[in-house]
Amino acid sequence: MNTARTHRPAPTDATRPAATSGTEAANIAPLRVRGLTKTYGSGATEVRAVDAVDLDVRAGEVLLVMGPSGSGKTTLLLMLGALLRPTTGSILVTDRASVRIDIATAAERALPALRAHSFGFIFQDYALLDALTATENIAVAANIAGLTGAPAHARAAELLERVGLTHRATARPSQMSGGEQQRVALARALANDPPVLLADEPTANLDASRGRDLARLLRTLADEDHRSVVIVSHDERLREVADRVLWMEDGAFREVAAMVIDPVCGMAVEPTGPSLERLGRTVWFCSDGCRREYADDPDHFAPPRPAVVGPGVANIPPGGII
Ligand SMILES: Nc1ncnc2c1ncn2[C@@H]1O[C@H](COP(=O)(O)OP(=O)(O)OP(=O)(O)O)[C@@H](O)[C@H]1O
Repeated sequence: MNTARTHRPAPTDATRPAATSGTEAANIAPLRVRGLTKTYGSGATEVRAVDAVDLDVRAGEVLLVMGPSGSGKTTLLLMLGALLRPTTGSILVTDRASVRIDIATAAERALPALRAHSFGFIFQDYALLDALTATENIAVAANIAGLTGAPAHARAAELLERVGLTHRATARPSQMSGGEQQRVALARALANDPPVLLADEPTANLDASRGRDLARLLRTLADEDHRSVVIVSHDERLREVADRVLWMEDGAFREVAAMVIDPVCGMAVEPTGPSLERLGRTVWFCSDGCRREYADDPDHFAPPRPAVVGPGVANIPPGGII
């Protein structure tokens, strides 16, 4: 059971306001989260999935949230997108007109419009409608955002071109590869021109090169449109495109300065679990499975390293962030 924990990380740069640049509007964090908590169940079955999280998401940044299974990542993402009510805390959303609203306390009837205008969602299973073509899938999302008829189809065509799929406009999802489907899903998520894109394991079903393509596309959308992209994932490839990587564990962001990388699966782990000695050093693993895999063929893996920032990751403040 996941319950309230004693560990309380020091405030990190996760909550530091966006750097000053450009117009005042550009300085307003599109998402500002304070004291966000979600508790499922009650009494003996209570699970505190997200525990007093503070977070500012900056305009134009790609923020990657990683962490072990069950650490609260999806719960956090669902709350950020107004798909799940928090137990306590606030989620201030600033739209493109600089109007700010707390979705944690907004009236239920206000939430559909908020979702339709402020967020684009991408899921690992694409969630496309197979009865519809690629164009129609995107046009439907445009309809929900208030665009109908020819303008909705024009928007769909423009977005398909953006994700490099003009030639698949009339294909149905079942006629497309996983990578193509995910790009259609991304185009659909952009139909309402949202300031914030929320992605839950967007590359989980994609092979290495398609996963990398999608990651680069997400980076481009942040750079060119000044859109914020929040990704929850286990996928190490996404680090390459992230401005910040936050580590979530037991519902809270953790300090990871003392953590090390499991050389088999690439996860950041505390140096307290399974380990073995190699060449005079202790190598740590997330599980006995990874330890066994390493022990069978240690030369196959990179040498052990601390959980520091990887190449290509910029603007990483010290502490709490890997
Ligand atoms: N609807 C629910 N009812 C009760 N408990 C839930 C519910 N959804 C999630 N939980 C619990 O909340 C905790 C966080 O779950 P969550 O799915 O947010 O984690 P996660 O980090 O996204 O996991 P994964 O990486 O496996 O997707 C887990 O202990 C999970 O069992």
